[in-house]
Amino acid sequence: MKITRDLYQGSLALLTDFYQLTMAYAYWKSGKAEQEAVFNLFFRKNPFQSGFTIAAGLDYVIDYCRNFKFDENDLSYLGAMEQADGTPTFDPAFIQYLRELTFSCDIDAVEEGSVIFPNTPMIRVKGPLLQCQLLETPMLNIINFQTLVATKAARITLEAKGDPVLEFGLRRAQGIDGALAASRASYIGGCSSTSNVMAGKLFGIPVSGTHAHSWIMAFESEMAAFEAYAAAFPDNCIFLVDTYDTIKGVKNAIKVGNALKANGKKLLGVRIDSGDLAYYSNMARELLDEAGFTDTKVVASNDLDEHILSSLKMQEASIDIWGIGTKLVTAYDQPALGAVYKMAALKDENGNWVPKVKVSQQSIKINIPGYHNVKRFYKNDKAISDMIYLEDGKELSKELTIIDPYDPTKRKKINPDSIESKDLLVPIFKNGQKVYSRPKLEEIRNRTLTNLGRFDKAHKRLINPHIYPVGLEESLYHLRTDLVLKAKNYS
Ligand SMILES: Nc1ncnc2c1ncn2[C@@H]1O[C@H](COP(=O)(O)OP(=O)(O)OP(=O)(O)O)[C@@H](O)[C@H]1O
Ligand SMILES: O=P(O)(O)OC[C@H]1O[C@H](OP(=O)(O)OP(=O)(O)O)[C@H](O)[C@@H]1O
Ligand SMILES: O=C(O)c1cccnc1
Repeated sequence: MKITRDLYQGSLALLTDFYQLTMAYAYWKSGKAEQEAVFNLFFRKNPFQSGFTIAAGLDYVIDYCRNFKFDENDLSYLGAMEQADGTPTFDPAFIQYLRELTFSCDIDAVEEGSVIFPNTPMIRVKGPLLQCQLLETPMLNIINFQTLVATKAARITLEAKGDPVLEFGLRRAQGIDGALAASRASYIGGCSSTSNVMAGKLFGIPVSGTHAHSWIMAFESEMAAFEAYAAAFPDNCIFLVDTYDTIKGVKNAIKVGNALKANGKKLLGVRIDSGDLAYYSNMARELLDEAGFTDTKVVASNDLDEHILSSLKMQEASIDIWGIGTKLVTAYDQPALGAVYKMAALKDENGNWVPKVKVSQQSIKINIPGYHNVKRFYKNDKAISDMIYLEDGKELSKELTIIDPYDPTKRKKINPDSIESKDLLVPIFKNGQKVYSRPKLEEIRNRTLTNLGRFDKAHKRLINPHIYPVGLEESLYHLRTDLVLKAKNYS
């Protein structure tokens, strides 16, 4: 698809924090550039006080890795960088090393549209330390935002209970790529369409829309505006009825609807964009039904989010279609997911993996060490628990104990042979070669819907969702505890 490439001509290798390059240089200088490492990308808390998160952005990461190359332009920029004393920041031999660098990592990742939870690896990167390091910033940039917006969209579409949700965010989104990525992630999260035509073209998302107040204001009267629109788009009439007076607007729409009917056409809908949406949607429904327009839909917009949508459903508002922009694409109530990328293991000179932990004053910030994967267990077709475990070639015990990483008294015993389970990380790159065949966006969107369907509704409610259990397999729990104690000089 090469979307990032199409948008930003040339290499994206410099789309990174400067410290990644200074570390890369210092790794190279100290002979550690090629030392094998494992890093994991994960987040620590579900966003929006949600009970779940929806993975998104992997497709962009694949593009990034496939195009991972410093081009001559990048290299001359880096080569010309100087330190305070006027000496070159980077040795020309290092610039040559970057010139010859080819991506050679193994990447395993959770597929887009998967339901995921805090602390579990979303992306696992294994490869030369220097390359693993350089991937940190761009991968976080991509995954943090798209995952956030896909989760917001999933929360909104769950509350819409099957009603179409039209994404209207372009004008309020964070810049050009923010808008495009948000449209893509919104579709993954369950939106039905986007108003962003370029997102439609690039990603194949259905494009839809109504018209603005300016259309009405451009005519002598609202009636004249509706009639002119009907003449231009007899098969796509959704009239915005609140420019002057919503009730009169609905009545005018009905009049033009009757003319459409007489020509064998249909009034598809009316849109209400202000005022009490419960009151006006119910009034509109009544008027439309009385006039025989029982199929005509009521579309609502105006600073909606999952909470207002849920409230409007509770108020029995007669809204069939929801237009949502600002609060969706800007992830309004939580503008960052906070996903991080941490080293989990490093190979020593004898070829043995050495697990690594980062110890912090805050226990939530202590990472999970070792080369690990995450397994999801299902009972009666519902997901019951996720287990992070060491993928060290050893067979898993028949009597697994899963331990909560922050409260070891919370445990679950599982016999993996007696219930359905699935590893969430799937191979994406092997030795730098892509081994994953990318699903179509439609397939990813369906995955979100089916994945969410396999979780109890207690995890999906807006208020105080039930916490889904995610724990460490016993031996990984002990490894982590021992490493933390050692790092704190207790053993
Ligand atoms: N019945 C309702 N219950 C809950 N929230 C509602 C209801 N109707 C509208 N809202 C929401 O209330 C917020 C503000 O609505 P308000 O009626 O003040 O907007 P408005 O008519 O556009 O007013 P203005 O733009 O002049 O401030 C919007 O986010 C809207 O979606
Ligand atoms: O409210 P959102 O969820 O962001 O949805 C998109 C908004 O964009 C349009 O408004 P417009 O830019 O015309 O401004 P106005 O309707 O607020 O005046 C539209 O009428 C929606 O209200
Ligand atoms: O098509 C619409 O109705 C639309 C598009 C963008 C923003 N607000 C509304």
